[in-house]
Amino acid sequence: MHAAVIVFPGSNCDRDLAVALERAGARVSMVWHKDTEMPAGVDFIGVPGGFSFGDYLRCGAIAANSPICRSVISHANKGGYVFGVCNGFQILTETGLLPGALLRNAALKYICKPVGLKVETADSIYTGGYDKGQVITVPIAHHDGNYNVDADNLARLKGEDRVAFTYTDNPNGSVADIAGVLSENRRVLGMMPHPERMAEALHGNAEGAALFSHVVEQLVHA
Ligand SMILES: NC(=O)CC[C@H](N)C(=O)O
Repeated sequence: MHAAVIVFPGSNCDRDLAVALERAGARVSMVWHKDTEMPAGVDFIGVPGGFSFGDYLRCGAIAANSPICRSVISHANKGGYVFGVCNGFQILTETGLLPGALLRNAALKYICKPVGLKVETADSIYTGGYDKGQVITVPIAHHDGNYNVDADNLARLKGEDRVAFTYTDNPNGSVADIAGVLSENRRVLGMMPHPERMAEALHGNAEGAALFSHVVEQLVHA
């Protein structure tokens, strides 16, 4: 399984995401945002966390217009897998690949701490390594993690079982406690918490690792 991890100026979780994927068994290519094409044979794209372009304009808005994002969008539109973490989630909403927007945290402060995450669906390559209803602990680190979506899209997300994770104790004001959502075809996931930062014993727990190992397992056998 060959994964690409996109690097923007200001990305700071690109190496963490690459290491988590590699430890799960993926081959990883780092791809600079000014590139226009994915390396040949990429079956999975990771859009990492960080502060792309200094979070100017809106978090993710400038990155979403980087040359590489045309290729990310066409990969997704062809049915490819795309995974955005934190700033990556913000970028994916800015590209329109995922509905909604990430607003300033309700308390207007940057929050960096481990949070409880409930797995709302096990029906995706990302969440299939967990049980529906399972609670895992994964850190957040953001100032714009307050997920917002209009009532119609919220009803669709819920009706189509596309809420991947919710917070057990909502830290940022997100509507319906939402921490991560899936695209209509369930192949694009965006989530604010960082599973790549809870993926081995040295991190404190390894509860994020099952996400990466399930992705790799599923794509190797696809
Ligand atoms: N860790 C991150 O990716 C942070 C995302 C973004 N810079 C924010 O603070 O909201």
